[in-house]
Amino acid sequence: MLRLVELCKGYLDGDEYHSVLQGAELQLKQGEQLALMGESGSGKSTLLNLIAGLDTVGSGEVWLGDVPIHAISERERTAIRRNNIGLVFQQFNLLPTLTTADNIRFCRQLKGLDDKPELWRQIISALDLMPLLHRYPEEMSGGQQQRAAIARALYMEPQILLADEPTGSLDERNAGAVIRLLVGLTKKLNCTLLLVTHSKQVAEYMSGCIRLQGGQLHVVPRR
Ligand SMILES: Nc1ncnc2c1ncn2[C@@H]1O[C@H](COP(=O)(O)OP(=O)(O)OP(=O)(O)O)[C@@H](O)[C@H]1O
Repeated sequence: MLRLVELCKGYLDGDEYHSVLQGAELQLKQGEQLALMGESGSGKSTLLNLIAGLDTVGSGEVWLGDVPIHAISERERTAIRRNNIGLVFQQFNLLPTLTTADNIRFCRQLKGLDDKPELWRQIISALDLMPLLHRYPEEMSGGQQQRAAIARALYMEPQILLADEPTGSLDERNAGAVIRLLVGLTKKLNCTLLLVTHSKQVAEYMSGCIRLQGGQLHVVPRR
């Protein structure tokens, strides 16, 4: 469902071109769960941004199902993102004027889907968000906002969920619980999961692991 072909991307730093992705290749099946690891600055966020269509490729191809993300207009990319891609990024991007409950409903409503009480209850209870539903983002800690952002992404039932260190603001106990929920619910929803993490422990929960190194993706073999 996700296919990257010879993906390249770089940035101009003054007069100098700095290459980040240099022919990254990947194939992910629907429902597969992959951890993406790599040193700081190796290009993990850059890669997620290209898959989400938030940035344009230097060269190469990004296919989401039969949609060529690399070749469509910004407007089409926005529509694809709204309907098919769940995002949990390092900036949680919760809307400051909405309560947690409304923030979590927001992406599902934007997609035009009705509420799904059973899924709602499952997500809210697993992420322990019940006591926070009436609060605004500024009234919540980083970890609480992160849990709300995860709930919002799951509740829209995306085809693929892209998560950039989704447990970065959580303590170990919460992080374990959140990862188990992410893995469990994405499996249940047959949603593909690509999750950036620096933690080997977190990566173990996924069905596979790849490392971004030297601008290319390498499969990390299981022990
Ligand atoms: N908009 C930009 N303009 C110029 N350089 C950029 C831009 N975005 C990213 N870079 C550079 O590209 C490289 C890869 O950055 P990226 O954020 O993708 O790395 P990362 O692997 O996600 O790092 P981290 O683990 O620290 O979050 C870095 O050297 C970064 O400085």
